[in-house]
Amino acid sequence: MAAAAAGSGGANGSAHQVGAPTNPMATALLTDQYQFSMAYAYWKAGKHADRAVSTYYLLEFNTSNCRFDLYFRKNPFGGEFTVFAGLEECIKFVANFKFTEDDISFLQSVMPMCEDAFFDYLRKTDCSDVEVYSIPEGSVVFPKVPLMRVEGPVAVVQLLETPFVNLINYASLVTTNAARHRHVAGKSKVLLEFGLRRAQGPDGAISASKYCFMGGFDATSNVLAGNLFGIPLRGTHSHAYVSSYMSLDEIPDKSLKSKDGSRVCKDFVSLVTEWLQKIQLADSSCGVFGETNQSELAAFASYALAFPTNFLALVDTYDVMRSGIPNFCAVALALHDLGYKASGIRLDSGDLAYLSIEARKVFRTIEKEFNVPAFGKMIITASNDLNEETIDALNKQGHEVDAFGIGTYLVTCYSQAALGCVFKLVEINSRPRIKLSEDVAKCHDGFQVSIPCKKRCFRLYGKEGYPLVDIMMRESEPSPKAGERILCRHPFLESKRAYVVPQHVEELLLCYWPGTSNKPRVELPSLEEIRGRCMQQLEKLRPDHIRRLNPTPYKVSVSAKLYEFIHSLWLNEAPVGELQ
Ligand SMILES: Nc1ncnc2c1ncn2[C@@H]1O[C@H](COP(=O)(O)OP(=O)(O)OP(=O)(O)O)[C@@H](O)[C@H]1O
Ligand SMILES: O=P(O)(O)OC[C@H]1O[C@H](OP(=O)(O)OP(=O)(O)O)[C@H](O)[C@@H]1O
Ligand SMILES: O=C(O)c1cccnc1
Ligand SMILES: [Mg+2]
Repeated sequence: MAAAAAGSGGANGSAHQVGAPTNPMATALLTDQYQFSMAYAYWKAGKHADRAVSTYYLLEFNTSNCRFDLYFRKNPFGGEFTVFAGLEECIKFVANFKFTEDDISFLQSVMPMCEDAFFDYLRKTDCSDVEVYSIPEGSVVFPKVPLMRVEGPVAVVQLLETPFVNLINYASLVTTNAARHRHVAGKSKVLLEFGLRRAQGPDGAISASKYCFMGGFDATSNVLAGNLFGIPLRGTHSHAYVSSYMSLDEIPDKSLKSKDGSRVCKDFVSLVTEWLQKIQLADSSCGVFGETNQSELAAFASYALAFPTNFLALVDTYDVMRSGIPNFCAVALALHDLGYKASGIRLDSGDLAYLSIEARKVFRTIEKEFNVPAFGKMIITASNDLNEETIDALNKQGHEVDAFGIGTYLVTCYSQAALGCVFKLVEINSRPRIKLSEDVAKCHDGFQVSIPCKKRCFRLYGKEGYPLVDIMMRESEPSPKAGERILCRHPFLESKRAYVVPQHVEELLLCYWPGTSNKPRVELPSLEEIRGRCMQQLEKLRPDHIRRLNPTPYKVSVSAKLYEFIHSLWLNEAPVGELQ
């Protein structure tokens, strides 16, 4: 498989080996058929970029060198920010882009009308003369600003459209979803991604685990993701485990060594039942705790024997307050007698605000009543169809949850199915290209219009350290400078413009794959570093851009020169209507 071989990036890239894409299905055939149709048509017309032939072709090569921008038009989830993700996988894809003989045979079978020489051309094709410029992965990004610019022979870059958009779309969508969950949960809460069983297939699940970590989750339950990316693994147990027990007699070995190893408790189960009685008779319980479910108690005691240093119990299988909580406390107190400290509970149904508050009250009461330091700080994990809205509702009601385990809504991006990234030709043979909508009248706010030509993009920061505006400029223009006033114009609405004196200027598009150019290449950072960037960028963003209700749109602008240029090209390309 092509993905198995580490690739190199032409002259400058060869010094830097890049590994294979995470998913071995990310190969040169993972594209839409029309990309091959276009590649053939370019090739037939001599526009495909074969450098090694006659002067005619060299001349033609210039005409076939193109630039595409990858961008999106609207922030997802009704928000005003997006987190960019998927770059590393794109670079790995480019590094390993090559057709195998099997690929060629298949293409020949489905494109029998194509000349053999085209397939010889494909055999020699790789991405060594492609250049990829990108915003760093984990950056906060906004509509219309290119996330990536891909340059190179038009036939090859065209083949990259579908896989690039595929690798960026879901990655950015789910990273943004994770970042939104982090924002609503707050910094102090632990966020666990539990989505593997509900995700769209293995790739959806692995991608979700990787990108939710990037977007601010602390850990995943997905073991393969832990192995592939080094993401911390966390987990509890299920209702099946609890209901698999029927009585305390089922525990064969009841002995447990104390934490310091100095003594052995021969019958841990009896110690647990003694504690349960003490809890039931305690003054503070006022007779609240009656009979608990003994099979649940057996499951908890057995789990504690297996994990005495890390005891955690799912307490909602039978009845949280009447059974799960007293049973958990009895096991936790027995462990405490032996020098261990229980971890906490998981709630997976019912009113999570109410139950977490009630559970916390019991833990605090036990701390006082039995003089067990920190028992009140037991970790309460909540799960069950959680999403941004439910976490927000819990916050408003008040709750005592320390950790949220989130699956379905997070990984399926339930409230928005796709980000809608696009890959548009902005220049060919140094000639800028623009794409208008079918109905040009609908273009008034520029929603459907692509911003033509090779651009440089900058983020301008204000006095308070917040980013104020992103600006796109023509390549020939001087870069904006800190302390120098610059006019920022809305790309399409004439009246919207502002002068900005930036305190700091950040160039957005950096070279990640230099092709045959001599440009220095930015190394791919680690997942931890990307996660750190994402957290830091979100912290730097003005809070009103991130808030859930009616967030303020971030300004995306163009220079005065680019504004004039877009509009002259627009007038050039848009047909003049005729009134009859
Ligand atoms: N205090 C709360 N405020 C708002 N939403 C809550 C609160 N507590 C729980 N929820 C949410 O309400 C929903 C409860 O759903 P539902 O009633 O179907 O579940 P359940 O009966 O408690 O559990 P099960 O999954 O076993 O059916 C879940 O989406 C949960 O996240
Ligand atoms: O609710 P999610 O956000 O998708 O989080 C993952 C869910 O998966 C598990 O149980 P599962 O739903 O498989 O079964 P259960 O709810 O019936 O226990 C877990 O108990 C959570 O409820
Ligand atoms: O470890 C857990 O508690 C877990 C893992 C996956 C799904 N639901 C829960
Ligand atoms: Mg469930």
